[in-house]
Amino acid sequence: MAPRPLSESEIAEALESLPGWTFEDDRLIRGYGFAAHLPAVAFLVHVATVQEELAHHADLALTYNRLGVAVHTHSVGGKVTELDVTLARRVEALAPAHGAR
Ligand SMILES: C[C@H](O)[C@H](O)[C@H]1CNC2=NC(N)=NC(=O)C2=N1
Repeated sequence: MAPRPLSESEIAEALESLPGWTFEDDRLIRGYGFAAHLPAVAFLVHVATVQEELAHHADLALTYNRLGVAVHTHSVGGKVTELDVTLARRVEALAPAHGAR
């Protein structure tokens, strides 16, 4: 079934269990910090494998020891859907093992 854009209240409810994530500019967004560059790169690669598994891809912005993650769904005109919430949850679940903060 095609995804549908979530309502503002559905997004707010999803964010209650996604600490550190915000809703900005029609995207779910979070920035992660790492002790150094390579841990940030390793996290990026791990996120990329999950994105391939889900066939859903965030915009990833790597800057030395920081990774910015921003996700929305292109196929519904760039709105937030359940696919974005699922990806955010999967990314969030990976973060502790990578020493992300
Ligand atoms: C065919 C393929 O599944 C689609 O192009 C996927 C790929 N990754 C995607 N990622 C995101 N964020 N939004 C999409 O609509 C999307 N579409």
